[in-house]
Amino acid sequence: MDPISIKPETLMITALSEEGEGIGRLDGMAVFVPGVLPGETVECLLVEQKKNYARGRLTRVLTASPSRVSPPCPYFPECGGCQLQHLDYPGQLEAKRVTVQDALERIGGFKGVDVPLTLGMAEPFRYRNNGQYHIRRVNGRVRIGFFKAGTHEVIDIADCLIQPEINSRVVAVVRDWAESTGVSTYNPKTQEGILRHLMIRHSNVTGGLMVVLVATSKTLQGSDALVERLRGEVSGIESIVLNTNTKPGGQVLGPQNKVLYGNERILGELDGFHFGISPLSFFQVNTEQTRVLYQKAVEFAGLSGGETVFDVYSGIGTISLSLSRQAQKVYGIESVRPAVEDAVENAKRAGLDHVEFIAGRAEDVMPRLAEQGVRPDVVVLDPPRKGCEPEVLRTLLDMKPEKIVYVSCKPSTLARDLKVLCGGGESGLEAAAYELVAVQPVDLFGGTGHVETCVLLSLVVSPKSSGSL
Ligand SMILES: C[S@@+](CC[C@H](N)C(=O)[O-])C[C@H]1O[C@@H](n2cnc3c(N)ncnc32)[C@H](O)[C@@H]1O
Repeated sequence: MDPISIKPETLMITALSEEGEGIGRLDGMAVFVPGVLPGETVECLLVEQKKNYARGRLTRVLTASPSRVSPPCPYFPECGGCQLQHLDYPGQLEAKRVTVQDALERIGGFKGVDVPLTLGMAEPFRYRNNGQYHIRRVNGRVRIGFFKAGTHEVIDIADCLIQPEINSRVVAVVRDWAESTGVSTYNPKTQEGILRHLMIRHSNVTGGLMVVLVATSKTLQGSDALVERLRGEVSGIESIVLNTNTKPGGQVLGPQNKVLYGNERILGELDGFHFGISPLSFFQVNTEQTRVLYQKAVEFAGLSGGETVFDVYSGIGTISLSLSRQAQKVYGIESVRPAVEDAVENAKRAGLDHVEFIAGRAEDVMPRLAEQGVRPDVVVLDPPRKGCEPEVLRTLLDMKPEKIVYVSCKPSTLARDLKVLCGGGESGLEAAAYELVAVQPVDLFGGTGHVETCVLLSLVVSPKSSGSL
């Protein structure tokens, strides 16, 4: 973006946004600046001015944070994948803690909430079990990589430090094959071209790889040769799939898979359970830290064996199965039908018959269950970034489970939803039903601004004293 100011502005950076940008203030107005850190004084040029906020581009760091480091990744900050490679790891964990605390205080109205330090990983590199790369031909050369920050321009990436090293081998083979065959690559503007994305997933059970080529076509000319090359040049390939995505827009995967080699699924393990992972399955990208996150969720749920539990937004049933060890009955609720089919299969593989999965949108399924008189003792929520639909929160306030465990990947929507559940605002819903008991941020995305948070809410209005029951 071109600057809209000529004179650099001096800013004191006081916080990080949940997208990992620094926040400073200019005459009271928030200015978001990438590549800067809390505690720093910087100079920046304004590049965008809105009614309530502005964006700046760093021109000079005047006073550097003691936590600033030389970024280990050569693509930083050009690549938009990571936002915090210039911050040491203890600094990242503290910054994420502050982001959660700030959202809970500012948006949720939880003044003075005690948020402990983010639980971090032993080594914040090479942790991803799922890499999704964009493919574009630019000036005749094929680029496979990630978007340049703030754009849809693809940067060719030889090796990404948060992906397993072997991914670079797969990327090199696919790039070389695409160059030599001359296969066209997808142009989002004209919606023409064939090859769109490359996805690489890893099994933590076998150590094997699934390679998914995403194209606009149902067949890929020359794919036999690519399969042969991948199998010959990369060790551990268990599955190669062609996924067809004809829809315009940013969604990586389409609905249709064609297996080119091996199985359509690889195996993942969490908490002693095995999960079949297909190209379309949601599976947290950082397996080791997912263990930490789910352990926290199970600990917060505090089950004793006799409870009915809802796992809302259940994906392929990962949290449901962990909860099932200490519950009488678990209902998983998930809108993506293939994920539900996988979840059913996963429960069957584990020999569990007290776990039931229901396909449908939580905002439709939960009121239906309430009407049928099903009342959970504990509800675990793990929604996508946009948080819960109001109907889900309304139904929870009606059902009044003793505990709600909220697992969130976006602090601002978490804080918004907790405010409704704890009755702190103008929601128009029932007054204070829940209180915030515990919060724990967990880092699943080192080097980036993202953070997961696990929260425990406890019912303060007893179900018997409520007029609605
Ligand atoms: C953050 S993922 C969590 C998945 C699972 N709990 C896990 O940890 O693997 C959110 C899940 O919510 C599902 N989802 C999105 N909108 C939904 C809705 N309205 N009702 C039910 N599920 C939904 C997505 O398909 C996705 O599987």
